[in-house]
Parts: sequence; C-alpha cells; structure tokens
Amino acid sequence: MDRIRIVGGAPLKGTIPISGAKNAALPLMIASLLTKETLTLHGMPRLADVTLLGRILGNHGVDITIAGKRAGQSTSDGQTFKLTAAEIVDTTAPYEMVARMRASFWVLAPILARCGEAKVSLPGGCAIGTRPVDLHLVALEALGADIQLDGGYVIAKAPKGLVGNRIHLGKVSVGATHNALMAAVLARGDTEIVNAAREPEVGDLAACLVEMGAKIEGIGTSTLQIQGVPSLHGAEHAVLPDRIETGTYAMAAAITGGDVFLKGARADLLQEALQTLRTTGVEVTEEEGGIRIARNGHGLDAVSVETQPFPGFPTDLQAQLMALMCTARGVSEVRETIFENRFMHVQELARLGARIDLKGDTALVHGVNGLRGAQVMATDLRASVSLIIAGLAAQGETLIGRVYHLDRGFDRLEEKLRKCGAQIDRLSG
Ligand SMILES: CC(=O)N[C@H]1[C@@H](OP(=O)(O)OP(=O)(O)OC[C@H]2O[C@@H](n3ccc(=O)[nH]c3=O)[C@H](O)[C@@H]2O)O[C@H](CO)[C@@H](O)[C@@H]1O
Ligand SMILES: C=C(OP(=O)(O)O)C(=O)O
Repeated sequence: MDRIRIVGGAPLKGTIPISGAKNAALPLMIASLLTKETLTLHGMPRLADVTLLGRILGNHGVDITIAGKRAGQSTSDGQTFKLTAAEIVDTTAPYEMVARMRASFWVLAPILARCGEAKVSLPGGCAIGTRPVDLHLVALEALGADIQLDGGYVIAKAPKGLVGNRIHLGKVSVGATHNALMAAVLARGDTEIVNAAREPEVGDLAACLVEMGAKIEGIGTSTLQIQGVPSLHGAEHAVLPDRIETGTYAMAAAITGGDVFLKGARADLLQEALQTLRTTGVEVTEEEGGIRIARNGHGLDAVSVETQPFPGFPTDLQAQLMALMCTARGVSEVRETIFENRFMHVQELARLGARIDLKGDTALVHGVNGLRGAQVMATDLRASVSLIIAGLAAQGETLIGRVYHLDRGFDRLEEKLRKCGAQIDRLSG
C-alpha cells in the first residue's frame, strides 16, 4: 500500500491551481442519467471517486468519453467528460460499487425518474458517522415513489411516473437535496423543496439542470421550486472550483508560514473559512483570478469554530483547521455539529505532538511550540489531508499510510505541493 513521506519545515511559496470540486463533479456526472442526450462537463478533477463513479455509471449504460488535452492546455485545466445515457440498460446499482462511495447512492432518483424503478444498495463513504438515508427516501416517497428495503438495497418504484409535491427535509442534507432535485425535475407538476441544502455544489447541480432544460427557481436559497418537464436535453457545463481543496491549501500555506496564490479559487464559496483564517492572523487577499494566502512572520492565534451547513464553517475543513490550530497560541475550541464521528484525526495528530482534548462533540486544541514528524495513518479523506498539513510543518520526517483516502478527493496533491517547495513524495508498495 502506498505511503506519503514528507520532510516538514519548508514554507510553501508559489501558485497552486484549484481543481474542479469533487462534490460537484459527482452529482453532475449522475445528472447525465436524466437525459438521452450528451452532457459535457469541463474542468473535471482527476480523482479516484470520479473514476469509480464513471465505472458505476458505465454499468447503467452511460457512455463516457474523456477528451484529451487540447493545445495550450495544462493538466491543471482539468478534463472534459462527455456522458451519454442514450439508454439505461441496468436499473440496479450493486453493493460492491455503492458501498465504496457515498455519492453513488444519488443514482437512485434519476434512474427512478427516467425508468420508473431503481434498485440501489445502501451507501458507504467516509466512516465519519452513521449517515442514514431516511431523508432521501422521505423525499422520493413524497413524489409518489413506493420504497421498500430488502437485503441492504433500496427498491424504489413509480411505474406511472413521479408527481410533484412539497418536500420538507427535516435536516439540512446535501445528498437528500441532490436526490430530491433530480427526481423533481422530471416529475409531473410542481415541487417545492423546503430546508434544501444551500451548499454551492447543490447550486452547481441546479444550474446544470437548468442548462439541460429543467425549470428551477430559488437556486442558492433553502427553498427550491421546481416545475417538472417531460424530458431534459444535453448541455455543456464547467464544474465549480473546489472550495474544500481551496481551504485545505490555504491552511497548508498558513501553517508553514508561506505565501501562496490559489489560482482559480473563488472566495465567495468559503467566506466563513477565510474569515476564520483572518482571525488566526493569516493574510487572506482576494485577487483577480484567485486568493492569496500569506503568513509572513506573524504567529497564529487560537480560534473557536463550530461546523455548520453552508454558509457556515464546513465540516469538510474541520480536520484541516484542527491541524492548523495545533501550533497556534492559546486554546482553540472546535465543535463538530454535522457528523458524530469526525474526530479520527485527533489521535493521529497526537502522534505528531499535538495536544488535543476531546469532550463529546468538541475538541480543545492546546497550541504547542512545534510538531515533530512521526508515522501516522489516514482514516478518511479530510482526516488524511489534515495529517499532510501537520506533516508540512513538523520537524523531520512524517510517513502517512493508507493514502488511498487522499486519492479519492485531492487531484495531484503531491505535485501541487512540491511545486511550492514542499518535500513530499509517494512511496509505492
Ligand atoms: C459527496 C458529498 O458531497 N459529500 C458531502 C455531503 O455528504 P452527504 O450528502 O452524505 O451529507 P449530508 O448533508 O446528507 O449529511 C448532513 C447530516 O444529515 C444527516 N442525514 C443525512 C441524510 C439523511 O437521509 N438523514 C440524515 O440524518 C447526516 O447523517 C449528517 O449528520 O455533504 C456533507 C455535509 O456537508 C459533506 O461532509 C460531504 O463531503
Ligand atoms: C465526506 C466526504 O466524502 P463522502 O461524502 O463521499 O464520504 C468528503 O468529501 O469530505
């Protein structure tokens, strides 16, 4: 199994291109199931999750071609995918595939909407909590689907088609909003989704659906109004830049006392996280075409943060912020309100010399003077990258195991960091 080796201490300096967002790219790929015509997606990130979802969609009959690099393009421009679901040949998404990736569960709504039936295994994904799917099912039932659970599969049927209705989501859920939206666009009549997730990736999916002919009002708000249409058509759409990758490299630049330009990053997608960084004493400047992060000689101050749905501080940046706070002056309080088991990085950061006390959903991070390299293990996607951040600042060598978690969500991570002066490489085997 591959490991990553970092020799810490070098301040990151240079430019890091921000890739297309994993959490937008995945639902956008799934949206291709809603039409017979071709959906073209630009700026697709090179990620293991994208490859795996491509295989899953292939099983359902989606034909995917990936355009080669055009003259003048570099690898940082992302890839162009053309997805065509002329015919859905299989309405079942098997356990072996869906258990490996949370987002693959979202094929449920489009297959049901287009074929009148779907059988999808209960999902897997990062082990960060129990992650039920009750809200997804309530949403589809509200649109008239008959839902049964059997042998670990959700079996959904709507032989006469889905019918628009009011869907009230009891809790803010990104995935349930994706599923509800993809079902509603092809339902007969009007649907209102109340308490919809406002995450930018939901907005990106909605914008793409509109480009495909869907009628959606209220994009970016917590109430989405959808007027169902009989069919959707092909479209061309560019994936949103990854706000979690942006925040991650911002924290990496900050912990090393570096100066980095995050090219293509959009500050409006992560204002709360950028404000938190400013509170710690990091210089954050919105510039033409990206964001500059610098910490030239200034120490880091402790902060208190609580994760919240967008526009609050994202749970997907909680582990990275905790890594940054390990060397801040004072005690930081980090409260996780979205997932009940998203503190797996705490014991690994401790191996690097961090002092963190866990009390229920809150971690108290007591800043230390410095971290020291050690052997650590990645446990989930964002926890893994928090160890990279800590390793970049730690004295000596850090060896990170189980890096396949990182490959799910970070496009060419070592290359991007190495170009900014980090000593980082991958040890195979
Ligand atoms: C691929 C993708 O985009 N993943 C993101 C997505 O995950 P995902 O869509 O799985 O997360 P949700 O927004 O659905 O989860 C939010 C909370 O709602 C709960 N819940 C969710 C559904 C449900 O039916 N019942 C229920 O109780 C969850 O357990 C969790 O406590 O949003 C999360 C919250 O921003 C991010 O951390 C993940 O990176
Ligand atoms: C939790 C994440 O992914 P998933 O929902 O696919 O497990 C994530 O992207 O941080």
